[in-house]
Amino acid sequence: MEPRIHDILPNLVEHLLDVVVVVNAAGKIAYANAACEAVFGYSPAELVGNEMIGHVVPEDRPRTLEEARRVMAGLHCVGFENRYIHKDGRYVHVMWSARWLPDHQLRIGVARDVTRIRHAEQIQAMTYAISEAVHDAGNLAELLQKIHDILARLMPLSGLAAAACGPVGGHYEVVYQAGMALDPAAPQADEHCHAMELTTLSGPVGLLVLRRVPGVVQDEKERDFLRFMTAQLATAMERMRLKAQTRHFALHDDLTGLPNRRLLKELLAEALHGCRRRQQRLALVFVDVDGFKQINDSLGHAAGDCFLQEFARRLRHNRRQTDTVARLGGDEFLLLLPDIQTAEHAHAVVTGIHATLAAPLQLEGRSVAMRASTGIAVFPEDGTDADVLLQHADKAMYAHKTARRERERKHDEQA
Ligand SMILES: Nc1nc2c(ncn2[C@@H]2O[C@H](COP(=O)(O)OP(=O)(O)OP(=O)(O)O)[C@@H](O)[C@H]2O)c(=O)[nH]1
Repeated sequence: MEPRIHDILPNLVEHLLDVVVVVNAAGKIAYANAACEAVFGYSPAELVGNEMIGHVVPEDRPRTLEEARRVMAGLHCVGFENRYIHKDGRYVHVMWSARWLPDHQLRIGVARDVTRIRHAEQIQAMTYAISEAVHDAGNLAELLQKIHDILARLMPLSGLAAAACGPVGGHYEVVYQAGMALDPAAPQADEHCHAMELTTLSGPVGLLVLRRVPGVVQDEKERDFLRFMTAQLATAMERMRLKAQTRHFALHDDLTGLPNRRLLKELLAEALHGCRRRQQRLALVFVDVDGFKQINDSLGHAAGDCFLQEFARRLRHNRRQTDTVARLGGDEFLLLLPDIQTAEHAHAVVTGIHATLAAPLQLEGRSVAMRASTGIAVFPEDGTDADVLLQHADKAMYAHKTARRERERKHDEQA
């Protein structure tokens, strides 16, 4: 006798690859087919009696409850997607077809595991997002912040930290940390921390450590994605480092390491802008070495270089963090003193400079005096734009130098 189709239906349900669950009006699982174990990791016996919502990823719960209400109101749900926490901790994406059976007061749902598809789509989207972030980011901290946001969308993260190789190889400087502290010298002891070395063809450029929410495991696709992401990040870091290095060389003086004329002009323009807005004063002090040519001529160019380096060091001595000491070229230097209260303050700084220079320098076995002529310009009294202020300070310095020469000439005549 031919079996009646109704008799074999239970067998059919148990052989489906798709999940079939029946949930009662209170939201408790009344029935689960065998496929549940393959998809969620829990056997039907483990599921029956549980609240269905308890297995849903917490962020997806509100909209899942909303959808359940709609189904119970009589709407046939097709294509609703949400995520469940698998018994092994990973997230499972499923797509539902669900219906309310009013006569039985039961909700019947059939779900398909779409994790692989969604994961592949997500990873592809993340890959594009990473490439874009690497292309657009202005600086390393900004790039790492973007990477953090992108990664957090892919995997539950509880922290991310990154370090870059310092300018002198061998040590790391922490550039970014959120949710976790990073000690690049110590191995990451925490089992949930995943430390990845960032390397380019020229060697290691940094270290990235991410901390996952405990219990969530990683699959091969994610590992591939992380490998791609770290390679991109390493290249971006190397590119940013080279760019910063090039900018540094272009804006600093080789001999003394001080900002050069170009950087000074940038900083002065910025400082003037701030002073105008806040109605504050600012001073420029032009400093020119006295008799430097004589030092060069008598002791040689190399000794002259040493003199300039020591001169620069003394100018920097005791300066505030906000002050700038720049070398304009040759034996000419300039101090930018933002936020001075009065012109007298600038005069006090100049007195301090002369005192710092007073001690002679031992050079090539000789005691060499360090002397300089100085000229001050104060914003806004002596000028309101950069060029006028620079000219004013230069002229004041020249007047100082001429007066000194005149005094020395008179002194020589009297002797
Ligand atoms: N060693 C060395 N000398 C330099 C450097 N740049 C410029 N000079 C020399 O610095 C000297 C500056 O000459 P002057 O401007 O006449 O300086 P000075 O002898 O101090 O003259 P006054 O300012 O009138 O006292 C020149 O001999 C330049 O060749 C440098 O980087 N290293």
